[in-house]
This record gives sequence, structure tokens and C-alpha cells, in this order.
Amino acid sequence: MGEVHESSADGLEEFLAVGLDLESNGCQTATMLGEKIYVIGGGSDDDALSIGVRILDKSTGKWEIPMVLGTVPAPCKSHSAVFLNKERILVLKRDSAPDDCTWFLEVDTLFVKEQKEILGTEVVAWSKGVNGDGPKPVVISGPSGVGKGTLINKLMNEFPSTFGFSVSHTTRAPREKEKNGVHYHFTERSIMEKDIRDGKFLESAHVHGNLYGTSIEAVEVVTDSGKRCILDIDVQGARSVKASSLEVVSIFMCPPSFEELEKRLRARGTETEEQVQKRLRNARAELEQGKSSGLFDHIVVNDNLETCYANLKKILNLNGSNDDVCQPSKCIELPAGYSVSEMDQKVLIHCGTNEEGNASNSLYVFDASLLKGGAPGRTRGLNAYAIDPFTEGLNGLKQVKSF
Ligand SMILES: Nc1ncnc2c1ncn2[C@@H]1O[C@H](COP(=O)(O)OP(=O)(O)OP(=O)(O)O)[C@@H](O)[C@H]1O
Ligand SMILES: Nc1nc2c(ncn2[C@@H]2O[C@H](COP(=O)(O)O)[C@@H](O)[C@H]2O)c(=O)[nH]1
Repeated sequence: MGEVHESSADGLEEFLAVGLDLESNGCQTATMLGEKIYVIGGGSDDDALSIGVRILDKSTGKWEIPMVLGTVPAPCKSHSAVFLNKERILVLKRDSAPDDCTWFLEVDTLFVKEQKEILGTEVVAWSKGVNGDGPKPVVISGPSGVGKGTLINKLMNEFPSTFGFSVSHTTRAPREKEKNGVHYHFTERSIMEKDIRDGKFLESAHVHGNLYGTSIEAVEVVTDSGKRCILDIDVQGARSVKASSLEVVSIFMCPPSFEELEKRLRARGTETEEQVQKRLRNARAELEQGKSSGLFDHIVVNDNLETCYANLKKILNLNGSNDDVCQPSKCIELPAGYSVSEMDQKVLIHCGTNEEGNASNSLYVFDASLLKGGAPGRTRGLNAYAIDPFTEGLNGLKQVKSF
């Protein structure tokens, strides 16, 4: 791993000539991987309100503006950037709220590689860092009419600070009591298809003749509010999510019998006879796949509603009414001058000066081996701490302050 300096993009020509010696203006950073230099900072052409990204290819001398996926962080006075595991850049924003200071720009993760392949262009993806492991999102699947929505509503009503619903997009028409932005984002097919092509969706599927999908934003909005995200999606969607970097707990819900499923679907009275028939036909295939594919971590039967709800709560470790919001991350502020080295998969950041500009010997450790998740969605499992090199020596790596 090379040294990383805060830099001015204007100094890049000189940078290429003399290596890593860059002037610092605090607004932009240049971070190098192989032949590529990632310049992070300043507004992008599209949106002056967010941090921009440009890539300089040293071998050709050409700049490239990559397609940027994920929610882009808002600009800040300055930031620091450090490469982690040659696949993502850890970006620490200064003077930002604790829940907005740690970001990752993914440049060569599995997700980014896949998206480069699909989109046929240079791609980078932002993912906000969440301290600790955080609770895994919950995917609930099952045939139409089994009771997914009913049970999710019960969870959300009893634990309003714990859970947040991922509001999907759909091309189907709203039902009488459904509100746009609450139950679904009701949208036009052409708009949704374009957004899918533009990489804005975590997953999407054709279900019962309509297009449904979970946008990356829908999951991020819930995660950012400190809540555990619940996704009500079909089996195809659950399969796509499982293949993504989003680590979830997946639950498949079965009816006690096919006759009971039919009864519930008809009794709900929201579908025409033709639609009911279509949903029931699809239900047979879904039940087969859901029960036998090994796709789901848990299978529950929704016979008696209260019994099923109790089982669901057991799976989600909800004992009593501990309706807690997650603790927000804390922030590590790196000074202007620092150097970076790597040891045992840990990134060590040695700060030569403190925040007032005085000499300091602070040493921070970012444990990159514990990262989980990532774009699309949030990066969890960040373990950052300060150590005291004088009293413990580097081999000791004794933690003196956790973040
Ligand atoms: N355990 C149960 N016993 C009897 N009726 C139930 C039970 N659970 C749910 N229901 C009823 O079954 C109907 C379908 O439930 P719900 O709308 O929650 O299904 P769903 O799985 O979310 O369907 P969809 O996938 O179409 O959105 C509703 O009228 C609901 O009140
Ligand atoms: N793959 C996805 N499936 C979704 C999503 N949102 C809902 N669904 C599933 O669609 C059916 C029908 O729902 P309805 O509201 O029209 O009755 C049901 O099985 C849902 O689980 C999504 O974003 N992606």
C-alpha cells in the first residue's frame, strides 16, 4: 500500500512526474491503484452538491468520469482517503455529523466488477460506513395472500423504532387504500426500466404481470435512519438479494394449505378473478421453490396469526419490547499530515500532527478484514480504534480508544 496525501487535482501533472509529492488543498484527494488515480472531491459535473469522482489513467494520461452508483456523500470542507484491500477507498469526511463521516468508494469490488460488465463503462459505487455489524435486513417472501403484509405491519406497529419498511417500486396500479411512497412507489414502466438500466435497483422482477423492484435508495433510507430494513419481495427478488453483497436474514412464509391461501386471497378482495387465478398459478411454483431451494434461512407457516407472529419474533430475537434504535457511528478525524501502512490486513494510519497542527504520534487502526456488505447498501463491520505506539509498540496493537 502506498502513502496517501491530500492533494490538489491541479497538481496531478506534477504528481505524475514526481510520484506521490502533492500539494494539499484539503478539498480533493488522489488515491492510486495500479495505473489508476482516483481523484475524489469537488462537485461532480452533474451535481455540485455532492462529492465528485474522476479517474486518471496514468498509462494513457486520460481522464475518465465514471458512472457513480449509490447515494453520493454531500460535500465537506475536506476529507481523507485511504485504499483498503485494493478494492475500495475509505473516505473520512471532516466536520461532518458522526453518522455521515465514514464512506467507502468501491472501485473494484465484486459489485462494481459486475456493474462494469453490465453497464459496459467505468463504474464506482459509494457505500456509507456503519459502525459495528448492525442488524441484517430481513427479507420476507411467500405467495400472494399468505399474510406477509399483515405480519410485517404487526412488527412495525409493535417495534416502530426498530424496523423500517423498504418501499418498493411497482408498475401495478395502486389499490384503494394504498398511498404512493408509503406502500409502494407507483411508477411508469419506462421510467422504472431506465432506472434499472442505470443501476439504481438492488433487485427487480416481473411478478404477476407487473414489474416490482427494490431501489438501493429504499434500503439505504431505512439503514440511515438507524432502523432494521424489512423487504417484502417475491422469490426471484430474494434470489437476487442473496446473490448481492447485502447480507440478510431471509424468511419464507407458507400457508397451512393451498385452499386456505385461495380463501385469504379472495377474502382480501383486492384482485379481479383473472388476477386471483394468475396469483394462485404462480403460488404453486413459488411454494415449490421457497420450500426446496435452500434459498431461505427460515420457513414459517402462517396458520394461526398470533402463533406465526410469535415464531417470527423468535427468529428475529425480539424478546419483550426492546424497541431500540441502533447507535450512530462515531468519527475519527485525521489531521492533514499522515502516513499509511498495512499490517496483518489492518490499515495503520500514523498521524504526524494533531488537529491543532502540533506534533503528535497518534496511531489509528482500521481493521479491513471485518468489513461486511457494501454497495449496493451500506458497509458494516468497520472496526476502527486508536492505539498507543509508545507504551505498547506496534506489535502489541493494544487498543486504547474505540470508535
Ligand atoms: N393467519 C391468518 N389467518 C387468516 N387470515 C390471514 C392470516 N394472515 C393474513 N390473513 C389475511 O389474508 C389476507 C392476505 O394477507 P396479506 O395481504 O397480508 O398477504 P400478502 O402475503 O402480503 O399478499 P401480497 O403478496 O399479495 O401482498 C388478508 O386479508 C389478511 O387479513
Ligand atoms: N422482487 C420483488 N417483489 C416484490 C417487490 N415488492 C413486492 N413484491 C412482491 O410482489 C408480490 C405482489 O405484491 P402485491 O403488493 O401486488 O400484492 C408479492 O409477492 C410481493 O412480495 C419488490 O420490490 N421486488
